[in-house]
Amino acid sequence: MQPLYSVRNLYNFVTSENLRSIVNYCTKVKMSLEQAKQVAAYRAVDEYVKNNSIFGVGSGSTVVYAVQRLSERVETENLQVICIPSSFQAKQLIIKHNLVLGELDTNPDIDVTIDGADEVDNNMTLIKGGGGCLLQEKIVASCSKKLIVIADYTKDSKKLGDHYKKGVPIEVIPMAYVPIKNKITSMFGGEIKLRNAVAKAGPVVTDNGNFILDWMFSNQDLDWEKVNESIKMIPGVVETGLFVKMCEKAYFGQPEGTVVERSASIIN
Ligand SMILES: O=C(CO)[C@H](O)[C@H](O)COP(=O)(O)O
Repeated sequence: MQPLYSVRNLYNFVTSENLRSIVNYCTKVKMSLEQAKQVAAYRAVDEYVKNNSIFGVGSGSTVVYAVQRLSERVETENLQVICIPSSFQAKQLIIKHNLVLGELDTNPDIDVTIDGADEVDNNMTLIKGGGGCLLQEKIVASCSKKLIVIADYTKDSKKLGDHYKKGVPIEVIPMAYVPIKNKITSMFGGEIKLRNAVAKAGPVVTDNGNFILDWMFSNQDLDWEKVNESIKMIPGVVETGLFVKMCEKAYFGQPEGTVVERSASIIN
């Protein structure tokens, strides 16, 4: 008997007609995600970036739209803004758009940072670090009067783990990754994977020369502030991707082009 999902059956199913609809569907979803990222980013930059200010530039694909919008505004409104990068990627974006590149040595007090997130829960706790830049992102955010998140609708969750299934990224010193892994799972359960590189054999090495562990937690009702503190106490842990009580506002772009806002003041 032929198995139901044999290659031949699959081949018969994927006619050129329904292949076209599958491709069209995927393109539409991708476009609506990109549009959602863009509207959120544009709204945040328009509302928060002011003339003569210091601006923290987050990392990831949504931030690309924020930098794009800032460069349009710098050109049309002649804004004077110094940009502080939160990663190698952010630095390259600032340079590419001919914006003024600053650093924390000379500008340690940032007016506002706009950054992406992998997930935002009801209490405005964030998971960040899907792109591996969590350490510098947290440093830049911690030097900012305001941290504003820009994201598409898929990042908006009631509880951490509702949508984002890759877990909490944790940046660690390479020699300590195994003991850290064991300590976290024995304290809080779940499963931990060393993040592997895609176009290189072996692990991802961060902008700071460290490794990343992705912790797939099994309990969604943990006290994230305490979890963050406990994990940070483990020798060899450099930083976690849990951003607790740091974010003032989140903008979630919607598939039809509108933006949903959530503020920390409403929740806390
Ligand atoms: O924390 C990050 C990188 O370390 C990013 O901000 C986060 O992964 C969201 O990225 P994107 O905007 O591409 O969805």
